[in-house]
Amino acid sequence: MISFDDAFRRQLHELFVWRRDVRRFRTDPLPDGSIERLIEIACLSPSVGLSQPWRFVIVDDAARRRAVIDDFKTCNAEALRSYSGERAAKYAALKLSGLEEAPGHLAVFAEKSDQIGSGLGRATMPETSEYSVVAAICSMWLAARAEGIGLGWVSILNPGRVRDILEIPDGWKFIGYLCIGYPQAECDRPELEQAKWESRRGPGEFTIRR
Ligand SMILES: Cc1cc2c(cc1C)N(C[C@H](O)[C@H](O)[C@H](O)COP(=O)(O)O)c1[nH]c(=O)[nH]c(=O)c1N2
Repeated sequence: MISFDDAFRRQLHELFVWRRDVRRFRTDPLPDGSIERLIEIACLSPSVGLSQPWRFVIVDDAARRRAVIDDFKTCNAEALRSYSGERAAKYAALKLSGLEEAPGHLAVFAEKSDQIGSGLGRATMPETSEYSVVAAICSMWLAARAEGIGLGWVSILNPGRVRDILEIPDGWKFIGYLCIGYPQAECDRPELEQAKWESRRGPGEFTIRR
């Protein structure tokens, strides 16, 4: 039986504290097989009915990467137009993706038509497929940080456009686009908090008892 000691638990807590959404990457490449190893860990995640609905697309092709970057720029400009005044100025100053610099691009999808798991747990909540994929991304996020690798989640994208760019099969729903690489800096506070966009709140604010 495997067990974990206090030193491990302390380190694990530090991992949670120091995991960051990274948008500022160094441009040096990751060692061969890094992304594949993160995918291997993601595949250990829980999934509804053991359906393993995660689907990963490693995006190496320069033209496809450029097209994703262009889509981000379009969507981000549109998002900026939804703010005004001081908020708009603040939004414009945020860096909301590391797509240009990150050596690794990984698109993640949920297979919605999968027969694996025979529908267990999904009858009343079909969205649990997507939840399973998000759980896998979170595992990957932490595992990457444990290796000193940064991961940044980009959702300021048009899902249909991403599917077209990557020629994605029918039935795969776009979940997120991940930038992967070595971070320029480490921090124990979210970048959006540092930028005074939003502040982190304590667990008491999210919890009620019945
Ligand atoms: C589903 C989803 C989607 C996005 C994000 C996260 C998640 C969970 N985040 C990252 C988000 O801003 C970040 O997690 C919070 O600000 C908290 O910071 P840390 O992750 O703790 O560093 C994110 N960040 C960003 O710069 N551009 C983006 O498009 C997105 N999209």
